[in-house]
Amino acid sequence: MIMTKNLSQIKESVFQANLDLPNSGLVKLTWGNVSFIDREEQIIIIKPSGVPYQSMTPENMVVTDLDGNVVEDNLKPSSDLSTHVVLYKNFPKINAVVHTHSKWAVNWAQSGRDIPAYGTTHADAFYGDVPCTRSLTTSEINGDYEAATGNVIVETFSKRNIEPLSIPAVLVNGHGPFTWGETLSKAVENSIILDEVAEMALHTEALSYNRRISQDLLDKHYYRKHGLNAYYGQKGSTKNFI
Ligand SMILES: O=C(CO)[C@@H](O)[C@@H](O)COP(=O)(O)O
Repeated sequence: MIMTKNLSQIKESVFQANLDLPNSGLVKLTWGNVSFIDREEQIIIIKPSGVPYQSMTPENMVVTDLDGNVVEDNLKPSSDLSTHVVLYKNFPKINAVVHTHSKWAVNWAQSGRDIPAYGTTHADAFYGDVPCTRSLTTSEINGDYEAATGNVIVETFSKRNIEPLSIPAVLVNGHGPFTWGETLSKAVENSIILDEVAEMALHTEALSYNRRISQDLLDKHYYRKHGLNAYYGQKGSTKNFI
């Protein structure tokens, strides 16, 4: 039995965060999932696989250990669980992960391109271009595919020396976006912003070339929102992260 006192509260929050995806227009059908990690209690709570948002309940949220083993007799966890697990293991400051197939971000992922930082809307949330990973190899696709998806994200951030909270979003080549955050609401918000800036960037390129924001303007806008005085969640205990 799981000991955490506020498990039902966490399940409710994960449920609500999942509902935010179709309600924000980011997810059609069942094309997405949100998870949360309770690092104190060493559990992950994630949307069940294939369950329609309309009929889903808070009790349906699936609880696993930190390796993704289901610890409550429940529905099957999201098929993307192993990707979430890899991200939690390698990005220790994040507490929530979101995956969608939101249309504008997928346009870039399918093109295999980073989303360039073209303006201050982008810079308010992402300190630089949103990276697109390399394609997975045949053996990665035919092996532990979901873990390989997580690994290629980690590889991308490591090779490019990106701190995961400075650009809390990625495009998986040929697939779609993942975002994350210190809190559930931040992770969902980052998915909403990502799709908006993906659409803006596409239209920017249709109108003109080479419009990347200056380093000065990137710094100004990013640090206005993420500097010492910016509110970025209260740290200390799990309840502050949900
Ligand atoms: O990536 C995909 C499909 O390409 C999945 O995220 C999507 O089908 C949702 O799967 P789950 O219902 O969470 O197992």
